[in-house]
Amino acid sequence: MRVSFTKMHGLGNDFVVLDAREASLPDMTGAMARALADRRTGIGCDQVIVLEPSESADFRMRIFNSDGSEVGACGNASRAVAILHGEAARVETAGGAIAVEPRDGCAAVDMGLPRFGWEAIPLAYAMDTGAMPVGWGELENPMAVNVGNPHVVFFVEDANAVDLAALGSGIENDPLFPERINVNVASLAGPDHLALRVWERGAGLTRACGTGACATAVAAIRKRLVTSPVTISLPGGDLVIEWDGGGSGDGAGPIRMTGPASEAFRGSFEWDDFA
Ligand SMILES: N[C@@H](CCC[C@H](N)C(=O)O)C(=O)O
Repeated sequence: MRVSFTKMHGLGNDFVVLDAREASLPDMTGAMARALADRRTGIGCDQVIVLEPSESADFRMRIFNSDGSEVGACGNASRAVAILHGEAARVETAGGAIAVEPRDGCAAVDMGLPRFGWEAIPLAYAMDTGAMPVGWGELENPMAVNVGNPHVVFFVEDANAVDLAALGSGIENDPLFPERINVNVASLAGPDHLALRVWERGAGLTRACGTGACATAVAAIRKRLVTSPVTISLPGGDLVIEWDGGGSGDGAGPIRMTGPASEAFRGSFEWDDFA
């Protein structure tokens, strides 16, 4: 069976998008996603995205990391899919419903409410997710936020000076995180401006992570380092995150992310070559 795909990216975080909303496809498996994401095969990406019909929203977006794990949220892919869809839509994801709206090469996404409880991250045992008494090498006392997927955020003097390639995998796979974790390292770059690098669960270092930007902005607002809106500068470019932290810092509303995404090329492949 020959299957068409669209290669897209958001700030250099790249996706193979398969559209099964009208013509159905065989079910995507972790092994198939891993094969499609493998850059040695000539396609390759950080995440494989499958669009399917939904009973509760305009369509459903399934997200597979390059290691084949299926996960709940992907901020950059949400903007890419908004641009591919071409109009405002409600999208069902495993991490909850989101609302996407394309705007001239950019897209705005309502990512839903952040969660801060240790069970919601999830962590293996109870602790204050606003000041976690744990550390790995030079990285200590992170905050944890679930924005449809789990994140820890470390605030450091200089995010670019941290050897995230060496530390990322150990933190991602630490038993403290029963579903593994996305690892964010951020530093203050100016008033309401943060620099961010991300080690993604199931994908490693990427040029940008939209949910990482959301989690980091929310953590920084909770910590009263910045106020909304916050510009997050990633290696691949900038995102703007808005969130009303409310008086308690526990959040009065959904996270809104705005930033660019674009189509790179279209192609097709033989399903059985990757299955
Ligand atoms: N690149 C994404 C996040 C993809 C999923 C993440 N690696 C996870 O395992 O939760 C983004 O832009 O948010």
